Amino acid sequence: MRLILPSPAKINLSLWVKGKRPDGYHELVTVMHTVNLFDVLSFLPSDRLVLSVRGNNSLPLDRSNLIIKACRLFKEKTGINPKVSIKLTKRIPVGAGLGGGSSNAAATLKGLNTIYGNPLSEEELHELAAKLGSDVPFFLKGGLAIAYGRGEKLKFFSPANFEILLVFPGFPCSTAEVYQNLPSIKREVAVEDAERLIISPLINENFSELIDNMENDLEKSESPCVKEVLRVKEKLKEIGLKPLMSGSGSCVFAIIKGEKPDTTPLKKEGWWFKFLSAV
Ligand SMILES: C[C@@](CO)(OP(=O)(O)O)[C@H](O)COP(=O)(O)OP(=O)(O)OC[C@H]1O[C@@H](n2ccc(N)nc2=O)[C@H](O)[C@@H]1O
Ligand SMILES: Nc1ncnc2c1ncn2[C@@H]1O[C@H](COP(=O)(O)OP(=O)(O)O)[C@@H](O)[C@H]1O
Repeated sequence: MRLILPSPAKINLSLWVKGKRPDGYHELVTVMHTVNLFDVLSFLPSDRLVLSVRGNNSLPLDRSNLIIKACRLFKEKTGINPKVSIKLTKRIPVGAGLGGGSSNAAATLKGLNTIYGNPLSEEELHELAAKLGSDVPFFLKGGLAIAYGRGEKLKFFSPANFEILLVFPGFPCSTAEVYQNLPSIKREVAVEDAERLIISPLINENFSELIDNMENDLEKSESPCVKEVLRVKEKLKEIGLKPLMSGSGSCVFAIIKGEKPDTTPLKKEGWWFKFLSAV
């Protein structure tokens, strides 16, 4: 029997860095929302584990692919050797701060658990997801959440309604490199602050207040990639938007209030862009 699962992208409505942890990760508070830009994973029974990808010919198909990593973790935990052919239709730009790989990993854990009769509890799925990456646990449920710790601790809220313009400038940013080039930042931000500054205006659709409160400390990274992303931000400001880098980049997005802006300057730059909705 074939199982087909959507694998959504996310944006970070804000990301604050509290400091560097002994384990080398950064302590952070961030607000994430999934948007209607999806990869699709299909699972078919097979005599062995096979991964194929459409829509992107540069993704690794070996154990460095987060889908394969998820399969290996599932096998280690359950003893079940996944005999499935997984077809990934890739639409989410890679290395774009949209969590595409993390989303695929979460969809794979959910897909395998469904196929093999739910051997793993929600807690066990979360435990495996947290090993695959800091924002993989969020994608087990998606929607709207405040993530904290290194990003694996979550407080979920009812999904909100808003539109964004998302711009991918055509180059990826490495999450590790962006963090490695981050100056020392010690923001005093707690989950409660994220609720007051972001969740509350979002739920009440006070978009002007929301936009004024949004910030992403990773924009302070000395990474050459982020310097390029800041140029993209300036171009969006020129068309009257108040943009923000998503996660570790390279995508930039802006909340759209009312009428859509003129996107001609973006076309002239040759950038990929889409008007999307929160899901
Ligand atoms: C499952 C893994 C790790 O065991 O595979 P392998 O090691 O087998 O390849 C994956 O790579 C999973 O690696 P991980 O590095 O945790 O992925 P992410 O959570 O996405 O973070 C990427 C990098 O960004 C930085 N990072 C990320 C989150 C955070 N709160 N602080 C950080 O400093 C770290 O340098 C981290 O290494
Ligand atoms: N299934 C996958 N989809 C996307 N990226 C993947 C996948 N498996 C491994 N990767 C690797 O994960 C890294 C980050 O991917 P992605 O999640 O798209 O970026 P970001 O973390 O910026 O949102 C890339 O180096 C990519 O090669």
